Amino acid sequence: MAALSRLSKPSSKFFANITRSVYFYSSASAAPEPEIKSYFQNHNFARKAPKDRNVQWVFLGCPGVGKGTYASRLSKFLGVPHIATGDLVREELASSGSLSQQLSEIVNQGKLVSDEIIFNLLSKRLEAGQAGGESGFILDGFPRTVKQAEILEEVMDIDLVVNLKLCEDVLLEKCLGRRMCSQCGGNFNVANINVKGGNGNPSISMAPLLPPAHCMSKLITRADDTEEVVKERLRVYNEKVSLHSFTIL
Ligand SMILES: Nc1ncnc2c1ncn2[C@@H]1O[C@H](COP(=O)(O)OP(=O)(O)O)[C@@H](O)[C@H]1O
Repeated sequence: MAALSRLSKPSSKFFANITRSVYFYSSASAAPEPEIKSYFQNHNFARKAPKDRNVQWVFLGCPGVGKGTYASRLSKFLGVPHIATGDLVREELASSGSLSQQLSEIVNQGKLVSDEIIFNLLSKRLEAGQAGGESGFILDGFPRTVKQAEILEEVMDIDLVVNLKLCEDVLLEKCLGRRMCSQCGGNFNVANINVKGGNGNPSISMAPLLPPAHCMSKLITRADDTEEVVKERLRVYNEKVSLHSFTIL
């Protein structure tokens, strides 16, 4: 709980410039914190003044809310890498590495991967980016646990956190409508959302995000975007998120 109260202070570095509601929840990871922190020891860009680097933003939200879509568009606009921990997990899954089997069981059950594995994958990605001259980032889907938020706060300055929200039946429909081009990696959505408003809720209309003709025959669906697994991911998210919430500004 110490972590929760520290995170809620407006003076907290991590949340200094938050302009939307942010929710965090506790982690089930058993990894020792100093060991996890050591993954980031070599990142000297982490504490550069904002004028000497590009933006360092974080996008959060339930599965299917669109954080990947918005983060990817903004990252092109701002010239920063879009780093989604879900993509890092899927890259590892697709490899023949020793982690692959372990990850596939966790992800295909709709559970969260351990903090230790996530920090390991993320630090490798940041290191590679640093070596390639990257500056700044938009992190997507990270942090998702208090421990992840605490360590991120300690090692980096985050300029903005955006938490996107959408009602649950639309989230489910959007997850089930997600498609990816197996050749170019483009993300699309075939769901046509039209929810009537009422009882104080607004109407929601979202046109499908259709792929170009040359991608049509190469579309695939993520293995964890089945109705059963999406419902479990939403359940896990809601159960853990509800532990703590606050708004600054
Ligand atoms: N920060 C994280 N912490 C723990 N697990 C993660 C994290 N990011 C991604 N994952 C794992 O990767 C899966 C896919 O993540 P993601 O692509 O962000 O999907 P979504 O937001 O649609 O659930 C998650 O269900 C989870 O198992």
